[in-house]
Parts: sequence; structure tokens; C-alpha cells
Amino acid sequence: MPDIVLNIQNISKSFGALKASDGVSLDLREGEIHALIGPNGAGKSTLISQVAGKLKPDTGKIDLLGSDVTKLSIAERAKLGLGRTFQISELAMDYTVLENVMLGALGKRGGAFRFFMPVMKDAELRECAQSAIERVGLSRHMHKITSELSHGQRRQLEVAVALTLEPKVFLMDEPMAGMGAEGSKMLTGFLDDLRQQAPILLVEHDMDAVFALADRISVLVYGKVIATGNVDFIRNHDEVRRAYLGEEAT
Ligand SMILES: Nc1ncnc2c1ncn2[C@@H]1O[C@H](COP(=O)(O)OP(=O)(O)OP(=O)(O)O)[C@@H](O)[C@H]1O
Repeated sequence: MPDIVLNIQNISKSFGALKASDGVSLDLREGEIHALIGPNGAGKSTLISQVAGKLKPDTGKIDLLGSDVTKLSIAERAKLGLGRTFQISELAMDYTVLENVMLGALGKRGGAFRFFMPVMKDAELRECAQSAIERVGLSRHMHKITSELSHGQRRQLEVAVALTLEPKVFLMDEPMAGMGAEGSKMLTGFLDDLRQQAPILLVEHDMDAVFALADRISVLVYGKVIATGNVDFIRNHDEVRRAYLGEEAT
């Protein structure tokens, strides 16, 4: 039996009459990338927000590394080992790459953002930040102001910030969005390695990346999981082809 690190059990979430999550169950296992795909509005971001703690499910349960986290805050989940990168960037655009990552590393200690300069002189934080920046391939841009980075580099930076928390599980919402071919290729290679450190629940529209990376794929349509399986299973699944993949799977 594989080690299940994240177990989503029968989650439902409504916005008025709309069921954005409708009895969703899926799990994430040690060492894997589990991709969540589906048409626009299918409920992928809503599900990810519930796992992250941004939204509370109406019903159902979420276990993270054996603990019930359904009622825990974003910060409490992060402390247990949940790392995340989102569609909407949470980077401080006027700060440098190093400063952004150091602020992320500060979060690992549960420290509040009080005095900026003393934080920047903290050797241990600096080392932790520099090593995360090296891992994502941004060393050359360490002292660049974040607003001057390309879109792809900002996504790399978001991953570096998340890495400082040494997450045991990663949530990623469309990391490839807005990236050029070169950037997507680089990030695909990076995520391929990253799964060994922490399994990834990945929401992604870029099907080349999903088919290249995913160990398993779950397909969400109108808030329900209609299929879960490996790449071949999903590519050849009649209902999935009708509902989402269409000609892309051929
Ligand atoms: N805060 C909200 N209030 C009301 N409706 C919402 C809210 N958030 C999402 N929805 C609705 O819930 C449904 C699912 O949205 P969600 O953003 O989760 O889909 P998605 O699969 O992530 O879409 P996309 O691929 O376009 O990002 C949509 O119909 C959306 O309009």
C-alpha cells in the first residue's frame, strides 16, 4: 500500500446554488505528481483552496500526513508541511529575489515581519534562501528587483519561496500559466525532480506538461471527479475525451 500523504474525502463546497465541489475524493501519495485537470469552471481552484485552507468545505474531510486539517488555518497547514504556489502571485514586487525568499524563510520560523533590516542580516535565513534560489536556477538574478523578472522567472521565484518551508507536500495551481516554451520546459524538468522531495498536487491546463509529468491524473467536471488513473488510462477514457480532452488526446 503506497504512503498516502494527502487524503481528500468526500469534499463538497457550494456557492449559492452552484456546487463547485461535489463529493470529491482523491489522494496524493509519496513520490508522485497527481495532476488535476478539467474544463474552465470545473472546480479545480476551489478544491485547491480548500486543501490550502483558504476556503472551508461545507462537508467532507482532509487529512494531511495523518492529521485531520479540515478546520486548520493556512498557517497551521503550512507548519505541518503544506507548501503551495498559486495562480495569483503573492510576491512583493518592489523587493529583490533574495528579499522575497528570505521573507518566505522567515515564515518557517513562525516569525512575524517586524524589522526588515535585522532579518536581512540573519546568516541562517540568508543561507536557506540562497540555497532555494540556486535550486530553482535563479542565482544570477538574486539581487534583481522582482518586478524586473520575466513571468517565468517569477514562477521560479514562487517555487523558491515555497521551498524554504521545506514542504512535505506541494500544491501548485497552474505553475506553467503564461510561460513560454522554454520556461515550461525548464519548469517541467524541475518539477520532475521535485516530486522526490515532496509529492505534488498539480492543477495545470498545459496538457503537454501534464502528460509528461503526472503519475496519476484526476479529471474534474462540474465539481465531480469523473476519472482517476495514469496517463494512458485518462487519454483513452471515453467520458474524459468527450468532456475535456477532445482531439488533444489523439
Ligand atoms: N468565491 C466564489 N463565489 C461564487 N462562485 C465562485 C467562487 N469561486 C468560484 N466560483 C464558481 O465556482 C465554479 C468553479 O470555479 P473554479 O475557479 O474552482 O474552477 P476552475 O476549474 O479552477 O476554473 P479555471 O480552470 O477557469 O481556473 C465556477 O463556476 C466559478 O464561477
